[in-house]
Amino acid sequence: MEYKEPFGVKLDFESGIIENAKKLVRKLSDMKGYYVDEEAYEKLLKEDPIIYEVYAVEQEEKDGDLNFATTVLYPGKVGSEFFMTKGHYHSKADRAEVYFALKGKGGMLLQTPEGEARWIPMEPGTIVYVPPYWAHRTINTGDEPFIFLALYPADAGHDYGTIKEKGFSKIVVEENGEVVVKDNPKWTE
Ligand SMILES: O=P(O)(O)OC[C@H]1O[C@](O)(CO)[C@@H](O)[C@@H]1O
Ligand SMILES: [Fe+2]
Repeated sequence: MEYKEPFGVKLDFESGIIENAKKLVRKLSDMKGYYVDEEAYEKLLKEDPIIYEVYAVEQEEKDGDLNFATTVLYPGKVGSEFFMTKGHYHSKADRAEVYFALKGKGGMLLQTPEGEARWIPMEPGTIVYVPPYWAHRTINTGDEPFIFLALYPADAGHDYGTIKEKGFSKIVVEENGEVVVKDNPKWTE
């Protein structure tokens, strides 16, 4: 039997950076069609801000192994809609995931394939269990970077297609200084 080598890596709680991790950057231009207010999207595209960065430590896509990644999700809004991750189902849809909030303020929007949605607020110390089959997207509702760690099966994979096409049934916006979760006007079953 060939055993993999165990290892420890350092996560910097301030920056969210995991040493030697693979870095992925998502800018606004990578998220066309994701935000409801297209006019606000086009306007902000001139600056093309970084929406989030991911620091991932991933293994081969094998049953039984685990990946982990931090995400640094920046504060901001497109129109009234808070900056968010793309969101995805898992390619192997029955794979679960755990998120652990480290810094800042935000939450997770989850959704079943039938469009049943849940909003779970997150602050440092919040652990979120993402059950099998639920799509998940994180959202920064604060004014500093929202940083969290995710742990997920190495063979889970990312299915971005469905969310890219249809979005979530709910959106998270600021209304009169309040965080409001409301129906997505563009949602169709
Ligand atoms: O993959 P998305 O939807 O862009 O969101 C980024 C975060 O989600 C993960 O894909 C895990 O679910 C991580 O790689 C990262 O923490
Ligand atoms: Fe995931």
